[in-house]
Amino acid sequence: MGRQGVTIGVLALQGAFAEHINILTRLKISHLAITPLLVKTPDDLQRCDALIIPGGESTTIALLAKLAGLLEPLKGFVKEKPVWGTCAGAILLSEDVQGAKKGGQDLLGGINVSLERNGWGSQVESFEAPLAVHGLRDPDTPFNGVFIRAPVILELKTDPSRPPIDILARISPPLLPAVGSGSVSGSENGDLLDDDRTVVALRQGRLLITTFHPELTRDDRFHDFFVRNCVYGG
Ligand SMILES: NC(=O)CC[C@H](N)C(=O)O
Repeated sequence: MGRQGVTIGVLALQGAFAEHINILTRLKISHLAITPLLVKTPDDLQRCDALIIPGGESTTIALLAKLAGLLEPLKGFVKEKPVWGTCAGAILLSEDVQGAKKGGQDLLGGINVSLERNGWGSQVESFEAPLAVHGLRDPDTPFNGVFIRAPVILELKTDPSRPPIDILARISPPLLPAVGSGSVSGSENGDLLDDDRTVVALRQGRLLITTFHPELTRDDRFHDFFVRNCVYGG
């Protein structure tokens, strides 16, 4: 990575990788040349300064990564370089997943959260919500969050050996689903402003997760945020 140029890979095994490439291709950050790269092999990954893991199906992405010999290189990459996971990508970057399929699922880890897959419900319960996002360009304009079988962040965990977690966006409490059995239902959510389950975007050092899909909008502000803050450190 030079001061003038950066190669940003998009893991291209399954899911919405083309949409991320499209936004990266038209992203303009003054004096910075951004080279987007589709990542399908360990050699591709080696050429990257940073990586985006798209939405899709986390179990399928992990399985294909294993078959491509990418699982271990990806785990190493996450420990050293900037990585952003959207939706399924966020699941892969988390340390713990509830509702994983029997026998568990392979994760890359890196972000100290526990989350629940499909915590907002099924495909037909997909929704969009305007989000106030801390740190984006043009902060008074809400970001349209597109949630498709999205995970719910259940708990942020503190780990003194890791960078602190910076919460970038929360969803309005009335939208919170009832997560798991016996948990709080939508109508009781009025007091949950500080509930970890309202968090839908966060940064931990060089790592970023969004439980929704910025790549499915025409808004490039999250890609801009990732490059400026996680890749170039602010
Ligand atoms: N839109 C998405 O990326 C959905 C994620 C999917 N529910 C998973 O578990 O991987």
